[in-house]
Amino acid sequence: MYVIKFGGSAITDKTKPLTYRRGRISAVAAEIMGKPAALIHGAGSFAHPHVKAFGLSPLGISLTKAALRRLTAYVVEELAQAGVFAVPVEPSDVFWGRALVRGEVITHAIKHGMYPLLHGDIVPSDDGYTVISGDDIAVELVKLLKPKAVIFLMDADGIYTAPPGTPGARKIERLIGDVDVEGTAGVDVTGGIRKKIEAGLAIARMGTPVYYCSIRDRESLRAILNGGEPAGCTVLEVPHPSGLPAL
Ligand SMILES: Nc1ncnc2c1ncn2[C@@H]1O[C@H](COP(=O)(O)OP(=O)(O)OP(=O)(O)O)[C@@H](O)[C@H]1O
Ligand SMILES: C=C(C)CCOP(=O)(O)O
Repeated sequence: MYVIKFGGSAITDKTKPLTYRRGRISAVAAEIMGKPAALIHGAGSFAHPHVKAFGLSPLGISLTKAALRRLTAYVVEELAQAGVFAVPVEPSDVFWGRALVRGEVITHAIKHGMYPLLHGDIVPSDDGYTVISGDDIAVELVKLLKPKAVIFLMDADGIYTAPPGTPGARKIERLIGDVDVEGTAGVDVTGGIRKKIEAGLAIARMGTPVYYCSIRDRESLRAILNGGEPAGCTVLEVPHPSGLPAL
């Protein structure tokens, strides 16, 4: 079992609202076909700009969720055309705040040979409604499914010391514990790369390997899904209390 997130930076252009990058998912779907996995897609330019503009007002919630449904439909259709049959699970139906409260909807889909597909969303909570990132959803899926690994597919091919492309930015091949970096691919209301590192740390502390890869790096995805080590990704390790790496 694997948990794979198609990041919003990978499947949308986060600098332009409502811009789906068709073809990104179909280029890697063959690697996923036949492997048990729970899938997540990021919200990208189908929700971050909406939340930024309208907040969690009734209008904002309605418009954001409508746009997310459109993105989910694109993802499900693209996966199906490539032979990966996903069943959308709307997080607002199975989460209360950060907590997954109806995990059986997800395990049911897996038992029936389908790929549950969740996404960053606006979900009910004690305070009314709250935004939950697909990165946080990955943490909850690890608790539920105890996967072999979690793979964050992004536009960038790993975690960099500064936004990729900026002078002096260097790719971190192995991330041991935390690192002080910030950044995003465009409009983002859930914390960008910082949130992704924090979610990864929470996952790695549960003993599950975490990989940050480019969605264009099919070979690395294949290596991970076949139990090997990817050549092109950032691997996150959490230091063991003994001082030695845990992985
Ligand atoms: N230090 C950094 N290391 C790696 N990527 C960075 C860094 N700073 C900025 N980025 C950008 O952030 C993107 C990933 O973060 P982002 O928050 O957009 O994640 P995502 O999961 O792809 O999107 P979403 O949150 O919409 O699902 C990368 O693809 C890259 O363009
Ligand atoms: C902006 C909303 C509603 C969800 C964000 O989810 P993410 O793109 O996975 O961080």
